Amino acid sequence: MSAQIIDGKKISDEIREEIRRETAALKERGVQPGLAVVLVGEDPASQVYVRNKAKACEDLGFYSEVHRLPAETSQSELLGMIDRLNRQGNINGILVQLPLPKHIEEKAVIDAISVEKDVDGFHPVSVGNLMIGDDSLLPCTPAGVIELLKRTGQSPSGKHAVVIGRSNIVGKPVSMLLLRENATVTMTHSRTPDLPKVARQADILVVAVGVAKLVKRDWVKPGAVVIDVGMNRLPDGKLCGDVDFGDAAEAAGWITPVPGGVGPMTITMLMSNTLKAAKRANGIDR
Ligand SMILES: Nc1nc2c(c(=O)[nH]1)N[C@@H](CN(C=O)c1ccc(C(=O)N[C@@H](CCC(=O)O)C(=O)O)cc1)CN2
Repeated sequence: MSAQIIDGKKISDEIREEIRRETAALKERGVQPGLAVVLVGEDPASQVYVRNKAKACEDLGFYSEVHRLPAETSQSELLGMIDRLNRQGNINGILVQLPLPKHIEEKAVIDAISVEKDVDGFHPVSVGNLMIGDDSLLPCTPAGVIELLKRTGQSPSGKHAVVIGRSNIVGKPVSMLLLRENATVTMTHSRTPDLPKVARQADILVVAVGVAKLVKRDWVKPGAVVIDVGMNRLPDGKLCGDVDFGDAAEAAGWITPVPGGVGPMTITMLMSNTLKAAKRANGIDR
């Protein structure tokens, strides 16, 4: 293997230390960031993520509330809870853990969260702000990808970035963020002809398609930065990304592992957004 590994856990720990320090200073001014996390149902992976979010809040000195609702909760009950949290003064960020049970319309729930408290960056106004370059709360995983690049000294500016995948949660927003960082961006998807050939043109290759080990060594330009946003559970229970790590690392200059790459950044960027929302709510600039 020739590639250098981008250690998402280490970078995430560094950012958390910065947030911890800033939170302590904020508390001396009487401001404590507050996050509400809402979980509907008993999805085992979601339960772990929600627990980790509450732990991160405790560790950084945030106030937090976790609302665990039964799977049968109706959409109007959930919207009622969001309405209460929107009006709650000690809550700066509201996160509804996804996926939601099938009988609840995800869009209606996201739309109901007040934009100022939209720490997931999924609200249509936050998405619009991202498009026009306004300073809104950014979606956590895409923001984490940009932080990983910057903090490893791999600035996107002037580079050709190829994004594989066009989801609303990762592919589209990460493309906009790379563009904002002055990369030339190519967005690709399942109907792109000769995907390996397009991927091979990338200085920065971001993969978020949900297909285990799709990207092989011959998809990667020698020396390129490969960012794997995929998280796939194999039949043996192990996690793997959308990139065949061992193979692609033979060609890449830098590469993120799964686990331990982009994943740890998601919750850290959520904490960063909550801190930012708390400062804004209290008229404190970053
Ligand atoms: N409202 C939201 N729901 C969901 C989001 C989100 O950003 N907002 N993202 C995912 C789940 N998620 C956070 O909620 C999340 C996923 C993965 C990780 C992570 O740290 N992954 C580790 C591996 C963890 C493991 O071993 O299972 C890694 O990749 O190293 C954190 C958060 C869907 N829902």
